Amino acid sequence: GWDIQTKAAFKGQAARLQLWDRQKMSKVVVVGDLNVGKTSLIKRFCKDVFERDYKATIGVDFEIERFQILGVPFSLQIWDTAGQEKFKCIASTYYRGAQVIVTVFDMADIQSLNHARQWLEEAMRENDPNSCFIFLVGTKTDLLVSPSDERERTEKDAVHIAAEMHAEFWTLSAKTGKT
Ligand SMILES: Nc1nc2c(ncn2[C@@H]2O[C@H](COP(=O)(O)OP(=O)(O)OP(=O)(O)O)[C@@H](O)[C@H]2O)c(=O)[nH]1
Repeated sequence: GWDIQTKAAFKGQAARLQLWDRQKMSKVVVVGDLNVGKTSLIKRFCKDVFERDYKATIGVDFEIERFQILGVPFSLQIWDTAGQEKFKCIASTYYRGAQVIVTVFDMADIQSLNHARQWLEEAMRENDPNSCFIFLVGTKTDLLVSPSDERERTEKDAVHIAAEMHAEFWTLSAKTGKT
C-alpha cells in the first residue's frame, strides 16, 4: 500500500543521503612526538585559539570541522593522537580509514623531525598508501630566529624528508596563527 511505498522511498532517500554524506566526511589523523603542538595546531585550525599551557592528550581526541566549497557542505573528522609512548597502542587503533595523515614536528626540535618518518610508517600500516594525502608540518616557527643557519638547515632536512614521505611540507605557528 501507500504506507509501505512511502517508507521504502524514505529509506532509499535516507540511504542516498547517508552515502552522499559519507563521501564528504573525510578522516584526518594527526600524529607526531609528544609536545610538538598537534593539539594546538588543531585548535588553531578549528577554533582559531591558542593555549599556552600544555595538557597531554590522553589516547585520542577529535574535532569536527565543517565548511562549504561552492555551497557544498564538507566535513573533516580530525583525530588528535597522543604523542606519549604509553598511549601509542590506543592511538594507533584510530589510524585506519584516514584520507589525510598530518605528521607534525617541532621546528625547534630536530629529534621530532627525525621521528616523523616512523610516525608516518605506523599510520600507513593501517591505510592504503594510494588513497592518503600526507602532510609534514613543522610547528612553533615563532620560537625560531629567522632567518638563521639553523632554521635553514632544519627546513632543508624537512623538505628532503617530506619528499621521501611523498608529503606536502608546511611550516607554521599555532601561537601566532601564521604559516
Ligand atoms: N611558542 C609556541 N608554542 C606552541 C606552539 N604550538 C604549541 N605550543 C606549545 O607547546 C606545548 C605542547 O603543545 P600541544 O599542542 O599540547 O602538543 P601535542 O603534540 O598535542 O602533545 P601530546 O598531546 O602530548 O602529544 C604547549 O605548551 C603549547 O602551548 C607554537 O606554535 N608556538
